[in-house]
Amino acid sequence: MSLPASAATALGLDSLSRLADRLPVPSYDRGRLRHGIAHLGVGGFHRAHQAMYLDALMNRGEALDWAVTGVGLMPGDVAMADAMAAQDNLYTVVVKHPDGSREPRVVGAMVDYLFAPEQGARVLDLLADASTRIVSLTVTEGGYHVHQVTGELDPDDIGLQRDLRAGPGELPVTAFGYVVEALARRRAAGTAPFTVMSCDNIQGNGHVASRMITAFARLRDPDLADWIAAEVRFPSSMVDRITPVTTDDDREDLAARWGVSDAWPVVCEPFTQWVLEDDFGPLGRPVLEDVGVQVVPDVTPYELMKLRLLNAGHQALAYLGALAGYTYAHEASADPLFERFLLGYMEQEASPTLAELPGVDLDAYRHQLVERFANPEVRDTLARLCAESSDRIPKWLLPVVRERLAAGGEVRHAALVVAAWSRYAEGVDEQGRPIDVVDRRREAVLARAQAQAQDPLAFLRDPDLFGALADEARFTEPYLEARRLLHEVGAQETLRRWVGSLSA
Ligand SMILES: NC(=O)c1ccc[n+]([C@@H]2O[C@H](COP(=O)([O-])OP(=O)(O)OC[C@H]3O[C@@H](n4cnc5c(N)ncnc54)[C@H](O)[C@@H]3O)[C@@H](O)[C@H]2O)c1
Ligand SMILES: O=P(O)(O)OC[C@@H](O)[C@@H](O)[C@H](O)[C@H](O)CO
Repeated sequence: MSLPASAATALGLDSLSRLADRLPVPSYDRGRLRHGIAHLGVGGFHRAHQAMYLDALMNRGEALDWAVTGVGLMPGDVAMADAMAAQDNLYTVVVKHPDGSREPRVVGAMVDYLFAPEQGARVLDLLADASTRIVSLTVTEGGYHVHQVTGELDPDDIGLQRDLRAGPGELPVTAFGYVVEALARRRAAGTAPFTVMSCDNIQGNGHVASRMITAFARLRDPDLADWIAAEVRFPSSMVDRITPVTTDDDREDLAARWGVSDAWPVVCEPFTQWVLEDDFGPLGRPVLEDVGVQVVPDVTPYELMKLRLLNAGHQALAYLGALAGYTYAHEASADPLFERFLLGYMEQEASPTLAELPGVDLDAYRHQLVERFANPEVRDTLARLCAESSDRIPKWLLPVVRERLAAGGEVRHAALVVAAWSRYAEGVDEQGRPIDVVDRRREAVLARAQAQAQDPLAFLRDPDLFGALADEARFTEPYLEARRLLHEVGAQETLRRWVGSLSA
């Protein structure tokens, strides 16, 4: 079937039975769903991952009282609010297989969506209500307000300062502001606390959420902080599914192939994994293991494996790939030079820092990652992977560098990755075209990248990002060599020489 987009059926409760002839739709009665989870930061990933697992449970007749209410905190989330309101919070997930086949499915696990900048009072009422048993988060790395150097709560964070100064009746602006105010109300009312479940790509995401939220609460009220520390559970999790930004092509493809008009479908790769720490509060959790979630006592080794291989691996592709003129992750991954470099980083530098995991074949995992990155259908952009590097490189790649240096190991791959970031941050590509550097520390990053013309180590001399790495000759030597080559011969040739010298 191929339809013009205008002939497609608008997604919504009224059209579900008609759409059922074309693609799987929820088999459960959505009228029976009951709110149980408030999710803050409903982007592509939550909808392709956590909500998809819950939908799978609901399709088995389970977890009907664990439906999600989405919450958008940022002004830009108004677009998601509008899209979800127009289609009864239903949306389509399209799994894209590397052979070009696609598996669409309508997901119905979200029952409501609240846009906090306009509906903040309702958000607080909901979070404070006993029906909210889990508050889950995908608010990006930046949403945890961690100071890059101290690793503690950033006391100068503007949003947090604003929430601390909020007068009676004023609504919070940050996720932490909402969570802590809601917990304060629950404590005052004698309502058991919800569990806070972080699903962001942060090492020890539950522990980080716990430390930061408790520290923020302490600035407000030390007794409340003590209560949170004692009563609230913060399970950590390793979450994995490559979910690119939805494009108009994705919307049109859905309309043309399946006749579904969806304002905001989500597309993703077939692979999905969720390893979750079994550390929930008195209000319980859905039986996620029934749909393939690995519920374990300690997720640390799984998280390290994923963040240091997959996410740092993405960084190894991103800047070099963008400088070499590629647009998509799969284009760079399909280039044999990039593949060798990626595998080299994973095998020689990241993997020696990882613990053995029973039942996990690291070599197979690495090769599977290369295959996943090379899926040509997913069309994940290098621009998505190049964004917010200040949050990503220090959290995923630099821990590998530090551990390798401490163990007397080589860090030449990682040095080239950081050199490529510093070259990318100069803001002009190899053809002289401007690069749009997306980073919440953009001004500082650009300034240091440009200062390298005078001081070749200027980029590394940002202690907030790199600590004392500029004083570590075993890192700076390959870094400077990589920078010189990137300028003299460009990314592709640098990579060719690097890969050659590494295997020589
Ligand atoms: N996309 C993926 O492949 C993927 C895979 C695994 C994990 N994740 C995790 O999920 C996060 C979100 O990814 P996504 O693809 O859904 O992104 P997205 O851009 O589609 O959505 C991000 C959501 O987070 C909100 N947000 C951003 N900064 C915030 C802040 N400071 N406070 C509160 N809300 C904030 C946005 O408003 C939006 O609702 C990632 O940062 C990562 O930690 C993503
Ligand atoms: O989403 P971020 O910013 O944490 O990281 C960018 C990508 O590396 C990431 O989204 C991966 O695609 C994802 O972690 C795969 O599970």
